[in-house]
Amino acid sequence: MIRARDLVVRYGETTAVDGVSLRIDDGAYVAIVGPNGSGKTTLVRTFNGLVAPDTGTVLVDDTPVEADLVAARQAVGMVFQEPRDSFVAATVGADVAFGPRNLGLSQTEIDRRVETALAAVNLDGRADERIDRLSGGERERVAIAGALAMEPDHLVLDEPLTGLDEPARRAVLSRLEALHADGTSVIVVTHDLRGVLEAADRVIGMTEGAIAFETDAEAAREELAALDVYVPPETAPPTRQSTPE
Ligand SMILES: Nc1ncnc2c1ncn2[C@@H]1O[C@H](COP(=O)(O)OP(=O)(O)OP(=O)(O)O)[C@@H](O)[C@H]1O
Repeated sequence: MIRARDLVVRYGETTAVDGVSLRIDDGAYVAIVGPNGSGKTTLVRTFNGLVAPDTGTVLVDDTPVEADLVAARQAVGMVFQEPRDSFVAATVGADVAFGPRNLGLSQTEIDRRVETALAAVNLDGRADERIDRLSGGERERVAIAGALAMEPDHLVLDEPLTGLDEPARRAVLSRLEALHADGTSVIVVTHDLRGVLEAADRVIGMTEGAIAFETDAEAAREELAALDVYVPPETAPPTRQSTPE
């Protein structure tokens, strides 16, 4: 469980997060939405200590993040806005292995984790491929696999759908739904709510660093319109069977 209490984060004169308290239960699927600059990225980066709050605390499984950064980073996996910038190796397998290797795990355990993580994003057997030859959607899925190889309880994705074409977007969403179904909690920061509203069990709307609303996805439609966030028409959620991979 992730719990934030009275979080404030400032960058100089700018207050990016202004008194946020929230709770994200294990196994949740939460969408965080809001206008540009409303503090979404800053907020989620406090969940594993990438950003330290000026005041307030974040607890991951009842331990303050700053008290055990290593534990927080293992429990809360983070997939960044531009995965292209976060790859550390040339090939898929080497990149996904990087995190587990840094944990000092045995080669057998690293291999197991890489294999499991690639399978979870439908990239089985692609470990030797070069990342720069992959499509945008495949690269996003490698980034997700990299986070999964740390076996996190929570997976935070910051704008995972930006720049993806329709089949790639549906493939990523489908993978997230499968992970959620397997018990990982999924926290998605996104402007693109197509397919997300249908899947999320909770939507948190932010404006000016604060939580403007927190509701289930159905009630979120009205709130989102008031926030001037584009609300897609209701569609059937992507399914594992019908989604192109
Ligand atoms: N490293 C930084 N240094 C200074 N100001 C920052 C920094 N990061 C964010 N900010 C400012 O903090 C505020 C919140 O930014 P943040 O990126 O958290 O919002 P966001 O809702 O994720 O925005 P976007 O949707 O554009 O990514 C903005 O005013 C932003 O300009």
